[in-house]
This record gives sequence, structure tokens and C-alpha cells, in this order.
Amino acid sequence: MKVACVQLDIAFGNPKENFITVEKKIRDAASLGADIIVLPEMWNTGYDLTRLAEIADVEGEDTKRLLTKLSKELSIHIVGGSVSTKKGDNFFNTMYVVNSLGEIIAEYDKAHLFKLMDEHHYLEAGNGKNLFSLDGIEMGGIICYDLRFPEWIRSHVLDGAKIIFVPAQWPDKRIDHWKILLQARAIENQCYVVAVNRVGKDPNNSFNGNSMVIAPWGEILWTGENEETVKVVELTLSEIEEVRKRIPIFQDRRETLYK
Ligand SMILES: NC(=O)CCC(=O)C(=O)O
Repeated sequence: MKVACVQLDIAFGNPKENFITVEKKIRDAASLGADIIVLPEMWNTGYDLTRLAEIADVEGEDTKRLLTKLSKELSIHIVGGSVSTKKGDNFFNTMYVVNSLGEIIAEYDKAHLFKLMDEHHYLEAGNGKNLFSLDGIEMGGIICYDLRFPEWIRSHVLDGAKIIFVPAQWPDKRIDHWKILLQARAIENQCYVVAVNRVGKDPNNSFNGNSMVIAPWGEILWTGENEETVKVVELTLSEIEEVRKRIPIFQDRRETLYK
């Protein structure tokens, strides 16, 4: 299975420009032979949270239209990073996953809001998990700060996820945490982790990429540089079972002790 990580810059508060960029990047990724394309967090507006009433995607309609059109046309699955959405009277940080038939198979609102970037003042947290299946493989998606909650990722893995996707806008000043936590989540859950961060700046933060693809034994298959990139990485899914046989943590868990 080939995944394409689309590490890009995001125009602050400018959905029109970002939609044009993302369409172009998706077309580039498809031409490289990827099966699944992965986008970063809040790619439509960036963290222009004070203007969400003007710029958030109402009911996700624009995003869903673009992703379903492209996935069908290019016959490719898209893990749509996330976009700011307005649903009813509230705003969310929402991931859409679309399969190669153009069907929306998952919609997830970020569960853990990140106070350092003011999300709790502007957004509502989601309350549901994000599990989906592509080409018969169970997968899960979380968003950025969710990464700091190992129990959240574990609960997706216990439900069968073999690949965890992590779209992000993770600032450069904490990039060491990002890299270490991603690797730890892959090792402790013996699964693939595919994580896509952005590059560039907004008025409050700068971002230096370091998107990563990590195998279930913890090998780093790819780390992005500090520049826009579309990178295709091949995952060998049989490695998951091999690693789980070598060190059978899922058999050795003592769940009754953890309550
Ligand atoms: N967009 C985010 O959730 C950022 C999370 C982050 O930077 C962190 O340190 O955690």
C-alpha cells in the first residue's frame, strides 16, 4: 500500500487559495502512483480562528465536494487532513475520509482541543472515534494534539486500526515532542503511523514540516524536510503481524490492572 504525504504551506484565512493548492497537490500525488493521499490539519483556513464565522466550511460542503470529485476521478483514497467546519451553530476541526469510489466513509471532529493555540475558545470538541476501512484494512485517524493522548490511539488500535493517520499543524518549537511521540505511538501500538505536518508561518507560529512515516517496529521510513513536498512511501502491511508475533503485547496486556 502506497501512501502520499502532502506536506504543504497554508494561506492564512484564505480558503479559496488553499482549495486551489490542495487540488493541485492531490493531482500530483495521484500521478506518483499513491493509493492513499494524506493532507495536513486545518488546510482550508489555517488557524485564523477569529474569522471562522466568515471562512469555515459550512457543513463541510466545499471540502466534501472537492474530495469526492477528485477521489472518484483519480481513483484514489483521500484521508483529508482536516478543515475548519461550521455545523449548525458550532465550529469544529473536522477530518473527512473519502474512498476511491468518491464515498465519504468517515467524518471525525478533533476530540482534544489545544488550548495553547486557542482552539477551546472557538471550536467544539468531537465525541466520537475515527475508524474506517480502505481496501479491507482497518485504519484510524486522529488530529494533531490528539497525539498526546496515548489511550485515544490505543483504543483505536484495540478496535482494529493497523494504520494511524495524524494530520497536524505542529509548530517548530515543539517538533522534538512530535517526532518522539509519533515514534512511541508506532512502537507501543505495533502499527504504522502516517503523520503529515505543514510548513510555513502564520501570525503566531512557524512550522517546519517533519512529516513522518513510521513502521510498526519503530523504523522511521521517511521524515519530511522544511519545504513543500509530496512524498510517496510504501507500507508493508505484513510487518504488523510479524512485529506482533515477535513481542505479543496485545496478548500480554493485563487490562484489569489498568482501570
Ligand atoms: N494543532 C495542534 O493541535 C498543535 C498541537 C501541538 O502543537 C502540541 O504541542 O501538542
